[in-house]
Amino acid sequence: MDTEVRLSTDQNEISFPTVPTPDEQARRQAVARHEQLTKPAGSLGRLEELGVWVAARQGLCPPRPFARPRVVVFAGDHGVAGHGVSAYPSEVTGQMVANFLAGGAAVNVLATNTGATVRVVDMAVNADTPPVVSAHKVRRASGSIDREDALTDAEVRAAINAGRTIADEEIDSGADLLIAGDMGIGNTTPAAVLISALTGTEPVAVVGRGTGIDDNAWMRKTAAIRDALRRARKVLDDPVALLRTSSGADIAALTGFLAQAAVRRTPVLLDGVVVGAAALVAEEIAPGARQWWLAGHRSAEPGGPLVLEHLDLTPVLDLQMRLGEGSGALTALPILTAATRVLGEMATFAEAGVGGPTEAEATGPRS
Ligand SMILES: O=C(O)c1ccc[n+]([C@@H]2O[C@H](COP(=O)([O-])O)[C@@H](O)[C@H]2O)c1
Ligand SMILES: Cc1cc2nc[nH]c2cc1C
Repeated sequence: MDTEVRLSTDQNEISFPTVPTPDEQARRQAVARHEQLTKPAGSLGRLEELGVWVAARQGLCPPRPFARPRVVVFAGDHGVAGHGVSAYPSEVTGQMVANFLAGGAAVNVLATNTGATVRVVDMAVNADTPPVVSAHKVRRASGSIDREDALTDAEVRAAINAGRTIADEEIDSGADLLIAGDMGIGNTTPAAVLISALTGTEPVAVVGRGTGIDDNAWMRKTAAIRDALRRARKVLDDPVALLRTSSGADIAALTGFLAQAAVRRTPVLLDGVVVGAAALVAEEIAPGARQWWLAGHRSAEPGGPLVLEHLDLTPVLDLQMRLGEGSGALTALPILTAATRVLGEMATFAEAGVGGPTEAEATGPRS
């Protein structure tokens, strides 16, 4: 039975069906299987937990290595970037989209490294992009959130629904692990606003250096976040309105993508602070969606840890990365694959003829 969570009172409601829970039986079987594998109980540490996590999401024990991990990079420009909050000009967003398509960016290299493939989606790049990426574009650059809404009502709905459609397309094409990435000069400003608003954290504790801003830009960014927060706080109890006023088409699409992946029982590796901000809103729109997400890493941007704490997620890696594009998630993917293969392919004590634990060890540490 699907109980829909309805949002907004407007006519064209955005609503997601109830998020299913991961498979408890597969989780238990995976925990039990780990006890049978030829290693001291618990000796593979977090790797064991990760294997169990995959088994419960696949509903399968032993779990199978991901056959079609798919990265989707949501790109968009932000009006606020015109107010000195980034170390780079907005033109770089469109230029990086071309770089993604040419295969020269970090996301391309890291995806090749792990057997993942990359899709790029232009939601609001302030430049013309090829049809292969622009089919879902809702506008050129989202509004400057310190002084105006990021999007109109129709645009925010179109963006959320685009993210949702893209998740459906990828899952229907066989993706068994989704990786969310972002590209957009200025996008750590709306990310900070969403994180500040939804975690109740003061702007100064959320604002970070983004692409590497200096102290003057940091002060401008903090002021912009503070101004935007005044507008955001008025719609705090309406996630769609929050996205409309305080995000951008790229972040709104990410939100729909993350929520729909959970609805479709498809695991997601989260990336850094921008994907994390969208995840906060997605959890509001589709409660329980976070059960389908694994945090690939802890972003060096201060908002990163705030997101993880709020969603109760433990990152796989902490490499002080702050690139975006899905790079942190992709760096974590080989570890998730290793965890999956260990659980699936190691011999049991019985199969290998290796003696199991003594009675005392079997019952001691955990009882
Ligand atoms: O994902 C992260 O944790 C992250 C942290 C800092 C910067 N970024 C990337 O840098 C861009 C935004 O930085 P900024 O300074 O222009 O707001 C955007 O393209 C993001 O993907 C990403
Ligand atoms: C070059 C460049 C690449 C990026 N990738 C994600 N954000 C980025 C920001 C810049 C500036």
